[in-house]
Amino acid sequence: MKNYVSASVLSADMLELKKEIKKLEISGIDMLHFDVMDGSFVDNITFGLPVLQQVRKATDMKLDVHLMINDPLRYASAFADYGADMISFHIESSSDTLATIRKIKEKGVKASVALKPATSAEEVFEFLPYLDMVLVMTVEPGFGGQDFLHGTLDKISVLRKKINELGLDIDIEVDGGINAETSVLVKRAGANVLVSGSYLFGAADMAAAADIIREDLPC
Ligand SMILES: O=C(CO)[C@H](O)[C@H](O)COP(=O)(O)O
Ligand SMILES: [Fe+2]
Repeated sequence: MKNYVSASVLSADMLELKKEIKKLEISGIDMLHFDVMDGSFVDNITFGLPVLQQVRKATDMKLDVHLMINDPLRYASAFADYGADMISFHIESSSDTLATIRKIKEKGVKASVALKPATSAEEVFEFLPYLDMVLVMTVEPGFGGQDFLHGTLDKISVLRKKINELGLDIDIEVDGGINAETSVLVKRAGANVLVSGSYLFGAADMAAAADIIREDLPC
């Protein structure tokens, strides 16, 4: 499977967001990861629909929206209308997971279910035939710059095995604490979409840092 890097703008300079987006483009980043937090599902508040609308106008990059909010069914269509190319929502806060997936897909947007570190892979099995991607959180959602949780690696392997058994073509995205070292571990376990915030934005050479985490594993 092809690997992709999705840059989390949570680590960007918000007052220079347009310049930061240009830097992502020039650095050959595959997707822009947009973390929406509501101060209720997680203990942090970030940005929402009006900012997404501006970002949509500023770039043709794929916009990878990660909803860390309560009641995703209520807001999923709006995030699709405001320019998301793919939307991940948390199974832990979803009242009707299949209905939320359908709302996203009927807008022509890719649908993904996100799992907190304590949520097992099995929770998402019944939804796999309807999904384009599964997002495995490799830190507790809420903040950038946290340390990778190694206990999430088994979950990635279990999910990739199940996806292969079912003969499906589903990306596994990982989010939190991804860097040169942890990217090797998650790719080995079966992930192929790697979100990175602090590592990419903290790198002296963003393009080189992205190449490192995107790189295929030696056979
Ligand atoms: O969803 C998130 C936090 O809830 C962020 O996408 C994630 O933390 C990325 O930041 P970093 O690479 O610095 O860990
Ligand atoms: Fe995220």
